[in-house]
Amino acid sequence: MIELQSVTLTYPDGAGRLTAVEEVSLTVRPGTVAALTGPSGSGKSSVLAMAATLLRPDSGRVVVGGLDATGLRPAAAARLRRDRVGIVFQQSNLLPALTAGEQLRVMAELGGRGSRRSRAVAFERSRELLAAVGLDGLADRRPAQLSGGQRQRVNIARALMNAPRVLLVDEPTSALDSERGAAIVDLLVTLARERDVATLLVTHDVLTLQGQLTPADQRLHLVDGRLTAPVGAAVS
Ligand SMILES: Nc1ncnc2c1ncn2[C@@H]1O[C@H](COP(=O)(O)OP(=O)(O)OP(=O)(O)O)[C@@H](O)[C@H]1O
Repeated sequence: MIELQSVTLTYPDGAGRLTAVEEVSLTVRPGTVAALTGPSGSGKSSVLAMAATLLRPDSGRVVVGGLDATGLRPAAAARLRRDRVGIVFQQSNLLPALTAGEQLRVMAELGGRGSRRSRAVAFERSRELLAAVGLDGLADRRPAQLSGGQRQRVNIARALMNAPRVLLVDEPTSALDSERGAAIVDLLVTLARERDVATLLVTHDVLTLQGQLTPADQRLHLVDGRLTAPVGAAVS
């Protein structure tokens, strides 16, 4: 579960401060998706960065999997991200030299040198995850040998490698056409449910969400840093 409790975030702006996010509260429960929409500059990425503990709010609290992350020192926040949070960025930031399978296995080794046994477990898990995102048989491809949609699927599988409680996704469909974008949103909703992950999904594309969220999921809308009721908020 991820909770933002009345978080406010400001950035330096000339002599003053610009309020990018103002008293936003949200809760995403395990196995559900909260889709966060809003116009450009409304504060979506800032909300995600606070949820990821990459930015600290000026006020309010960020609780990740029951742990208050608000005041953590950088090293502790990095550990929390490694163990509990999966992040999918807007641009696919895969390493060009690594195969799809290796991109995932690198994540398992971030915590230190793995034993032969743990490497075997990571290998199995990478294969299972690549299959779960629809890339069965493509584990040995490098990013240049994959389509944009396939690269985004590798990103999602990689973010799930350490079995996070929380998945944070920034504009996963921006580089894709609407059909491929809708397939990625479908995949995220399915993975959230099957793996019991609390998923916060930022998108400016309301259309790709239609018909894909379930009654357990939420639609949230930001305007000028504040949450407002989205048009047609009820998911049915
Ligand atoms: N590092 C920064 N320094 C100063 N102002 C910033 C910084 N990052 C974002 N802002 C401002 O904070 C506000 C919210 O930005 P944010 O990137 O969170 O919006 P967004 O909804 O994600 O936008 P987009 O859809 O265009 O990515 C904007 O007014 C933006 O100009």
